[in-house]
Amino acid sequence: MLAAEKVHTLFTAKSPADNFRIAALHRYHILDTPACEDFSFLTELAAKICEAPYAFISLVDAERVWIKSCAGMHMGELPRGESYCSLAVLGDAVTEIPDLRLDPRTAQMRLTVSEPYMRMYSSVALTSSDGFAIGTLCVLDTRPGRLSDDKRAMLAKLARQVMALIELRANEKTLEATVRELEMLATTDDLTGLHNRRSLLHRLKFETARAKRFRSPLSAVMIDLDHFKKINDEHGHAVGDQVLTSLGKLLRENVRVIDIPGRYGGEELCVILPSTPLEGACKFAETLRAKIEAQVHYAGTQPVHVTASLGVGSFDHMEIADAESLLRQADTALYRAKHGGRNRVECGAT
Ligand SMILES: Nc1nc2c(ncn2[C@@H]2O[C@H](COP(=O)(O)OP(=O)(O)OP(=O)(O)O)[C@@H](O)[C@H]2O)c(=O)[nH]1
Repeated sequence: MLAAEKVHTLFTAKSPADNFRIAALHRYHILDTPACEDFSFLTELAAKICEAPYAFISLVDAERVWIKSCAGMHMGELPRGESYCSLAVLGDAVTEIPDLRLDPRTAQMRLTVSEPYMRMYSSVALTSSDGFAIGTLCVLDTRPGRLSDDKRAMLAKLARQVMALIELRANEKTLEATVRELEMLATTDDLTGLHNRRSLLHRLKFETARAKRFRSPLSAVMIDLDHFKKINDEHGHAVGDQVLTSLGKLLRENVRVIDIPGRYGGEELCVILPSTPLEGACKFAETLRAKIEAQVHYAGTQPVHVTASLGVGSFDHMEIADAESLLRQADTALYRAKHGGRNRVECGAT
């Protein structure tokens, strides 16, 4: 017996089983995705093999039936109560309604009583890996009738291909998200949320090559906290870590999107400033120094003040050298700042 010949009441209220089914559908993240040739191909193939003028891949959501792909007509979505597929996901894997006018559940539906006056509906459920019917591959005709056993068997095979494609797309999405997450973990310093040393040096190489190619200036600011050992010794390593975390936040909030803030090592941070000449980089460094000095940290309720010494290295487009010498220049300037009394900015090679 075909599913349509059993009595299924039309969807009216949300049942717990239907909620599980909807949750399974949502796990595929396929709703409202753009049109895709692979799905269109399978839909057109279904129409051709079944010799039906219309075919749909439809996904039955909570309130609507969203059409992933259609052949023979254009349709975006239908209210759930107006869709034959709403019935199909409640029934057996295969649903066939030979004359939609004669079935009380479909006789008054929009597509039955108005253009294109559908008469025959035959579908195979798209079943998720955990056994829920998330939608259908269906064919429709304006003439009443039934599919032959051969055609119905082919429709079932195509439905399995559609489901395999849905699974594949979902797996690709998961994989992309995992790769993004891994990239983030591999390039980010845990404590400060800044680029880690490896990522910073990698980006510096890239920015140096770009500065040479486009003859644009490039600067780097080295930042070293003053007497940081004392903070660790007096207040404990956890407070020291907290200071570094707040400093990371301060840096992230005070650089432009194209700047690259990173943790060079220990309590030494670095910001690469693309397209920035020495003068601009020194102004930036001075602003940063003042903000670091103004930031208050706490060891319990006790306020802790921290200062930093900063060294600026820079190339202009006339004398672009390599990444290492830019950092060396910034490091030499930082050394001068430390020896000049700390909590200060020193700029350039001399
Ligand atoms: N809490 C914490 N401390 C760190 C971390 N990395 C480096 N340090 C500490 O930073 C301190 C750096 O000490 P020093 O190199 O003597 O420099 P300083 O005390 O800042 O003195 P000056 O740089 O000369 O002003 C050491 O005590 C390191 O243990 C970290 O991730 N967390």
